Amino acid sequence: MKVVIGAAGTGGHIYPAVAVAQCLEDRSISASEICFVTSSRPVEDAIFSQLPYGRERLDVRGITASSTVLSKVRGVASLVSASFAIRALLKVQRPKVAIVFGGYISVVVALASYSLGIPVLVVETNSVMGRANRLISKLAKEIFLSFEESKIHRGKIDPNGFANRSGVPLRREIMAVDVSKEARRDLFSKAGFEVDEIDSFVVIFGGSLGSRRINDAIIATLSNFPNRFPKVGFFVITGERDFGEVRQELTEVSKVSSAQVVFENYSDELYSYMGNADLVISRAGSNTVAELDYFGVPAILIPLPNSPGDHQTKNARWYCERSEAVFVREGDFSPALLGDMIEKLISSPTKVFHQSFPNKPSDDEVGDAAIRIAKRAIDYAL
Ligand SMILES: CC(=O)N[C@H]1[C@@H](OP(=O)(O)OP(=O)(O)OC[C@H]2O[C@@H](n3ccc(=O)[nH]c3=O)[C@H](O)[C@@H]2O)O[C@H](CO)[C@@H](O)[C@@H]1O
Repeated sequence: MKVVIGAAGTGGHIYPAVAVAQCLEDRSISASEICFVTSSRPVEDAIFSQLPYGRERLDVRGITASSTVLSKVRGVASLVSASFAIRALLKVQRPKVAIVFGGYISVVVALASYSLGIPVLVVETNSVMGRANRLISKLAKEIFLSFEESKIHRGKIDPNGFANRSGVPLRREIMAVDVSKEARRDLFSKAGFEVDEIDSFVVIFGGSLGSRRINDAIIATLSNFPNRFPKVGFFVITGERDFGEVRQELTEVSKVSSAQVVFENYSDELYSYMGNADLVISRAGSNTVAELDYFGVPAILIPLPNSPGDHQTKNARWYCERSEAVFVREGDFSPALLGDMIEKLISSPTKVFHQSFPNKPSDDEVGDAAIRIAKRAIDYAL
């Protein structure tokens, strides 16, 4: 093992780490020399089933301010036991560098690495640094931030930070999405749409875990206004957790609505759908906004209320300031408002078609974030 990567829990932590791992692979580190340390959530299994890297699963429980005393004690005990397990592994494997992307697993990986003298690089993709990364940053050799707004830590920050638009590392497959008319047609047709009857595609998802509130909002909007969107295709990614509960409602909606409604629990190819959408409705996780920014897709963003430091609202503002996107607080939401917003954005005369988006960053600008981090990691690893 040459590089150990701590990234777990949600796609939001794992996908930017994958982007960096891909750049390591392009620069003389093989996939088998890269090991991810993760937890064991179903979304992680779904993501890693497609990836060539080594993976160690740790059983770590989260601790939140609202946890009971007993679950806090259990959480701390699981962190301590995971730290010993990962330290034992790293002692044998002796990676040359550790890269962590936030969350509890990152704390465990960073502490174990630091105690063995392995240099630790910290990557923060959100506009507000998370608690775990704030803690680890004290041990870090270098910290890579993604948004200028998060420049609150002094000293170890990558001096070339913010070289690109968001600085969130994006996977190479995102930059390879085909947005030609034919590709868009094939893509949505494969998803199950009768594409000849559709003028606009709306893609809806609630981050990598899904969002019940967003699922409910779209169900309510389409059932309250069944005839409003006759030429629109709605592609709803429900998230694994809520799929069982909402599939029945979505099936009913698809029968009564003049719109075409297709749904799935998770999509490995979501980035292709985002790139080819006329409108995206989603939460405002950092990767989601960076991907939207890359494609320049209009969006209705509904930030997760109470995200740490309210980072989702800040992520959403960042995107809204440079694009044709709006954000709505979850509490202000109603089916009528959502219906109006969808109608306005899909009928906008400047309805994007990607390349025509005036602020779209170049591939070099976007690719730069992952490359920058990988290059620094290689300086330590070789
Ligand atoms: C509830 C929660 O903890 N949210 C956090 C989590 O969000 P979350 O894990 O939802 O992360 P993001 O919104 O940043 O990214 C979601 C990623 O998953 C991909 N995707 C999603 C659904 C799907 O079916 N297929 C798929 O590939 C998207 O293309 C994107 O790459 O991490 C982000 C990055 O730290 C934070 O900003 C969020 O606040």
